[in-house]
Amino acid sequence: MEAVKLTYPDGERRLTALDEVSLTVAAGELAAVVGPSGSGKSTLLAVAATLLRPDSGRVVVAGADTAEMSAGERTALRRERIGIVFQQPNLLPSLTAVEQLLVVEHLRGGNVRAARARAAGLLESVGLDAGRRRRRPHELSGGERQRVNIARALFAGPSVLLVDEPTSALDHERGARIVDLLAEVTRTHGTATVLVTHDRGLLGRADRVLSMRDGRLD
Ligand SMILES: Nc1ncnc2c1ncn2[C@@H]1O[C@H](COP(=O)(O)OP(=O)(O)OP(=O)(O)O)[C@@H](O)[C@H]1O
Repeated sequence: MEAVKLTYPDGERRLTALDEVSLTVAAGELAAVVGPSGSGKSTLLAVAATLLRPDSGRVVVAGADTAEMSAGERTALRRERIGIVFQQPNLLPSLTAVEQLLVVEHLRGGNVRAARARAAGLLESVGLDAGRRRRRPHELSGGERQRVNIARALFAGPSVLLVDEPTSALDHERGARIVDLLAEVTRTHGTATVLVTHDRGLLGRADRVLSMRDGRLD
């Protein structure tokens, strides 16, 4: 993104959440963004995910300028090219780990039966063996749920992976392993990954660390 400005209504005035923010992340690069609460990190991810439109500036995803797209084109872009991992996994309670991924295929109008082996392989690669893949979310640990969440975000083969505080529900050791996994999938899947985190102890795994303060990034 380039010179992105985003404001929210704030009484009579407007609050500047992103102030001329520019950020380019290469394929296969893990960029971490740190900053205090309210500095604009979640807003940055929402703009990158095309969920919020900036007041000014450009957001380019996989070479395409999102400003010129219709709402339908942006939805398709999100489904095909952008993987999003939120803080809470938001898994569907009644579905097994494999089925969480197959829902993505169903929503894309793909062949769910043919996708089953790929879903299993992806879950294996993030550390869930055959037994764990048949479990429902409440039968999995917090770390395993976050692994399923990451596999689901990768399932459509996105160019961009956006990750918001993935370790906040985990202890330090499990959190560190999740960040290791994010670094690994960034390499193997070649995603341009942006990781927002409060935990400075995890930043050693990032290729680049950026600080956000009062809507500014440096
Ligand atoms: N929907 C909204 N309407 C109005 N103001 C908002 C809205 N969302 C966020 N803000 C404000 O924009 C600023 C940036 O918020 P943002 O949530 O992006 O920060 P953050 O760094 O992600 O914080 P946290 O770490 O607490 O999630 C804050 O001042 C916040 O109060």
